[in-house]
Amino acid sequence: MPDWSTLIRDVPDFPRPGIVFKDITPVLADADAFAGAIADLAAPWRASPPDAVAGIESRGFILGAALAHALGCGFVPVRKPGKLPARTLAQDYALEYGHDRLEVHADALPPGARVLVIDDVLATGGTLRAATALLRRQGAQVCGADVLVELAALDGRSRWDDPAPLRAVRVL
Ligand SMILES: O=P(O)(O)OC[C@H]1O[C@H](OP(=O)(O)OP(=O)(O)O)[C@H](O)[C@@H]1O
Ligand SMILES: Nc1ncnc2[nH]cnc12
Repeated sequence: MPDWSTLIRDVPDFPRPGIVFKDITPVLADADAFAGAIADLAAPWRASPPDAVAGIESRGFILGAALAHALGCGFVPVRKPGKLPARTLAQDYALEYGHDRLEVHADALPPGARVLVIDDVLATGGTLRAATALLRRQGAQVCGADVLVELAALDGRSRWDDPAPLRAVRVL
């Protein structure tokens, strides 16, 4: 099977002029590529799976839910504002093209639960750092922060000051 990451495509000027957007939808649309990407995300966690995978809206939902299923653990959605129905905790953050806020249910996980945070892309790192901080405030123990793709040019790794280990399956 060809490397799934060759299917990631560049979309210039999205969502703003000057941004080259890394689009993973062709990976998701190809059964073998999608399975390969999930297998690569799952491999280091098979021996000692987390209690839950937390996926960041929106592409982190797709990868995170598939990963949770592969690892036999639960899934927790980390959502954009105003989407979760019960009581939430919130964390503001900056990203490559603006500002946003993430929310999680206050009772999403029991205290000390081991949670693995998942997203598709690490760019500046603001989104992933906000998610790990939020889950820690919620009471979980963040055992890792994994992404499918790290955009080296945006240098999110050099700003990674979170105690959780950061892992990227591919660096582009
Ligand atoms: O490392 P950062 O600079 O924080 O950027 C990475 C984030 O940006 C993208 O999401 P986006 O905010 O575009 O939201 P979406 O998934 O809802 O489209 C991507 O899916 C990551 O979540
Ligand atoms: N260039 C990019 N491509 C995909 N997702 C992103 N999130 C932030 N910057 C991004």
